[in-house]
Amino acid sequence: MNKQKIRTDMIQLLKSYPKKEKQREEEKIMHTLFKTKMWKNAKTIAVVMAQDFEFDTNKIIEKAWEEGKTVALPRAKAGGIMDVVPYSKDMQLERTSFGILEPARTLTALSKKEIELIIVPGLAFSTDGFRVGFGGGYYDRFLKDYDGVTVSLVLEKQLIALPNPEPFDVPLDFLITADQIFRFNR
Ligand SMILES: Nc1nc2c(c(=O)[nH]1)N(C=O)[C@@H](CNc1ccc(C(=O)N[C@@H](CCC(=O)O)C(=O)O)cc1)CN2
Ligand SMILES: Nc1ncnc2c1ncn2[C@@H]1O[C@H](COP(=O)(O)OP(=O)(O)OP(=O)(O)O)[C@@H](O)[C@H]1O
Repeated sequence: MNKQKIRTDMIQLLKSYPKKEKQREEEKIMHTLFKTKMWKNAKTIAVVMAQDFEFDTNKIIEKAWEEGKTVALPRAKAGGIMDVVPYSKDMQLERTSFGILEPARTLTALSKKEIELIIVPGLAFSTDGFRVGFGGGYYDRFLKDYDGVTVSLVLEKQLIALPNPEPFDVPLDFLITADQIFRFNR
């Protein structure tokens, strides 16, 4: 299956995922995440504000704040480039034309070096740590020279066989599903 077909099929599938089942898996995955060293050690984490059908990150953000971590959200820019901006409780986010909530353009971004853990979004994932996202190439570009840890939170149905990775695809360090953690040693 080509990537475009994977994207449209997976968006469909996620939109029809039973809410209860999605929440049940998300709870288990978050429970696992919060027990990991990567989570405990990270003082600054990057995560997205999810669209309805994506992994609901609200509890992750709340938990990070509770634990005194800095939460950073991506801001997509022209040319498939993004940066990440610290996000605090009282901050007003802006909805992009793509429908995602992002920090305002006027705010100052963090340096990549300051982010210790990135929770990487995606539509489909493979058991060797590759992913397919919305096709903007934002994360591939961002992760190319990123030295911290990356993890994706994956619902059972999102774990599928993917076409061979392309040269620009950056694999993840970890995947967490409702019943296991995949660690990729590279
Ligand atoms: N919640 C969430 N936020 C996220 C991401 C994500 O996957 N989920 N991203 C993950 O990367 C970045 C934004 N990704 C985007 C990907 C595509 C387009 C976009 O405009 N797509 C066009 C078609 C582009 C094309 O065909 O090349 C469109 O659909 O209209 C926008 C943002 C950062 N924020
Ligand atoms: N490091 C890079 N340098 C230049 N172009 C890149 C790079 N990484 C990705 N691209 C371009 O971005 C496009 C989208 O990449 P890809 O299909 O892997 O996106 P994706 O991982 O699904 O999306 P996202 O990262 O936004 O979730 C590709 O056509 C590719 O040419």
